[in-house]
Amino acid sequence: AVKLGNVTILATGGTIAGSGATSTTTVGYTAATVGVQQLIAAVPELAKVANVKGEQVFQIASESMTNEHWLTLGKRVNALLAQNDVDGIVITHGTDTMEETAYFLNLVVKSKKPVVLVGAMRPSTALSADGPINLYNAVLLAASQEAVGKGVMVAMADQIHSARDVSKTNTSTPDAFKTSELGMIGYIQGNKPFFYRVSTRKHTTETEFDIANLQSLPQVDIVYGYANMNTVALDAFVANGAKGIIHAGTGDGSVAAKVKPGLVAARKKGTLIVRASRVGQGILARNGEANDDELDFVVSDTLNAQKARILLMLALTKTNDSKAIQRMFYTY
Ligand SMILES: NC(=O)C[C@H](N)C(=O)O
Repeated sequence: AVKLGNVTILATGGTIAGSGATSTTTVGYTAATVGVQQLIAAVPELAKVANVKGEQVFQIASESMTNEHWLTLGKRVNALLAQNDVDGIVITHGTDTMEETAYFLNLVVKSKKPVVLVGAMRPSTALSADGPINLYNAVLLAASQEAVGKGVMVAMADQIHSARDVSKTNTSTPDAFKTSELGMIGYIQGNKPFFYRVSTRKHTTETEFDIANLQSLPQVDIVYGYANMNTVALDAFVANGAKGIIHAGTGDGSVAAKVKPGLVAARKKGTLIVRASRVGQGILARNGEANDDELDFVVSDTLNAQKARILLMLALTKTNDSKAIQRMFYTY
């Protein structure tokens, strides 16, 4: 008989644990109502691919995820993976901020063992609920040798995505998760993972970040760019004590003439400024739409604004030096 791996499922809530009034309720349902033991019981097939244990870490919709939740989750993941009797971890999670939690863990997990985030676009009570098959795939992936050393992954709709590059790209369809241009890293088919590529960026055991002694993360906020942009949000975030601002600019991170003086003033006062883009694909060119060398701004490379926020928070736990932080944006 094949020896099965030991996988711990850390449940945090989301639609995968959601329930609706009827079997055709796919919007207007309640997230985070079903407990982890019930999620496991709904998929008896899990026992064929791993020895599964469940732990309820939170029970929330993922739009309410906070930095504090991330620190708690990251510490729990590291503690479990340090145990010899844990081979991999699956985190059930709401899909709205799944890409953020995945990228945070990709930067702070201190193990090569697989960590897989999974969710559902349809509540557990729906016709063709996607939660059970997604959970099954995530558990078999977390128990597999092939997944070791691949960094934190997202398993949705029979696809494997790397945490750094995946995004939720649809409000409601089951195929919402995509790694649009850089490409997903594999498939799960016929009870097996198949990998085709990996990211060249450093992750997990290769990063310089350590959350073991952190109780909080620095305040970093996102300012969204648009025509006729108002300066009020930026000014309010800075007045509120933001240590960093992600400017999710138009196009290649361009900054409206009206907004630029506020960013420059904030930087002079010590706030780190990262130029990112609202576009969703492509490299944010350094010294392109702004003279970053002269203004002492950082660029996000290919990270979207919500992921740039996570890297900047962790970077600020190590340094305030913009050059060192720019290096991190080209490394992770
Ligand atoms: N599909 C979902 O999981 C959406 C839900 N609002 C959540 O992120 O928790």
